[in-house]
Amino acid sequence: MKILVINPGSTSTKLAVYEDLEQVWRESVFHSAKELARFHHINEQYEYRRMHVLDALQRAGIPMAFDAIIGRGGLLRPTPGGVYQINEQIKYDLWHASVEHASNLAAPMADEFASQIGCPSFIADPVVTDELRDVARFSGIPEIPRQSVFHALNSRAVSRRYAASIQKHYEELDLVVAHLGGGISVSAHRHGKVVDVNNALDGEGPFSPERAGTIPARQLVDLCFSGKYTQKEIHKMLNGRGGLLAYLGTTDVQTIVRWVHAGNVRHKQVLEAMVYTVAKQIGAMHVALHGHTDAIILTGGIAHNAYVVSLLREWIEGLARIVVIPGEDEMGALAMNALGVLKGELPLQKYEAIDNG
Ligand SMILES: Nc1ncnc2c1ncn2[C@@H]1O[C@H](COP(=O)(O)OP(=O)(O)O)[C@@H](O)[C@H]1O
Ligand SMILES: CCCC(=O)OP(=O)(O)O
Repeated sequence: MKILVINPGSTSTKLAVYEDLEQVWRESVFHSAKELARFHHINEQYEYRRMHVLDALQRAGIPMAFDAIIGRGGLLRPTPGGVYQINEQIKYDLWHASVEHASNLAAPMADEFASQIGCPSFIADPVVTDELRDVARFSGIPEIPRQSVFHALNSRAVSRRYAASIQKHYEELDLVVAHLGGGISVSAHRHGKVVDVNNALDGEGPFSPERAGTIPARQLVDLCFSGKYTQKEIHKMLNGRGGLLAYLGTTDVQTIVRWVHAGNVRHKQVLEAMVYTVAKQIGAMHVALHGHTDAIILTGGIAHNAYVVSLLREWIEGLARIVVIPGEDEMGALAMNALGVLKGELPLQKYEAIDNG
């Protein structure tokens, strides 16, 4: 079976072709901040990214002929994990999503290509995968229920990989997964369900290379009403221009670590502060598993960095076994999900909103 995988991220569009589970082609098209600056809304990037996908396939000499096309699921309404056939409701909800993220473009694009060639199109484990315990939904303000928005695909993929490495099923284990990328999410996996997680796009939990974490709420409200900033500017402070970028002017942890090793005190202070917020969130998720965690998995691009991992270990050593699975395997996880459905080994979920109010 031949499968095309489309994964638009904030700074890149990742593409891959699989023959069954073997990756036969992969390309990551980088989009610089300068290039993207001309777009005022994520939907305006649709045509631009679509052309990049077609161009990359053409340059590689890959014909548009697939058994299925699967994209990363974006900011739909809250929904359980699994594989979904893309339908009109999914496309409508992504196109009208109140939160902008490049992953919102994957399903409309996958479906457009699929309908041209007459194959099915899917998404799997969208970022809004919602399996929160009811007790985790309360924020303290009834109008503001907590929401599950995180790196569902990779967090689950590395969990399954770890489980397989110890000859267990994912559903048998209790795991804390810290995905450390441009955004950071720390999720609590209780026997295969993500029962709690910080909302990685919405100013909750650790701060990250480009996002603010939990903010002192009163000060944020005062800032909103100060007249100094527009609503869009405040949103950007939380997501896009927050975190390391706001403090140090870069999202690149590798560069920051080089500055630290060169003796820069400010870079060291801010990096340690970010790590501290991640460690606290890991502690919180350990409690969400009743203090019984089989393993803490560190994943995402930043987990490549031995120095950052060592800083984190200093806080969390002793809580549970620490397993480092750097990078991400979102493309492989998407291909595996599409293949599972094509072979009838995985069920197709029905897209319905969960009423979590
Ligand atoms: N090999 C590496 N070593 C250290 N840090 C890395 C490495 N690769 C990526 N990073 C850092 O990881 C962050 C991006 O993580 P990544 O998971 O690639 O991001 P995204 O969330 O955009 O997919 C950046 O701060 C980058 O500097
Ligand atoms: C939490 C939604 C997914 C997300 O943040 O992805 P990136 O870190 O890749 O932007």
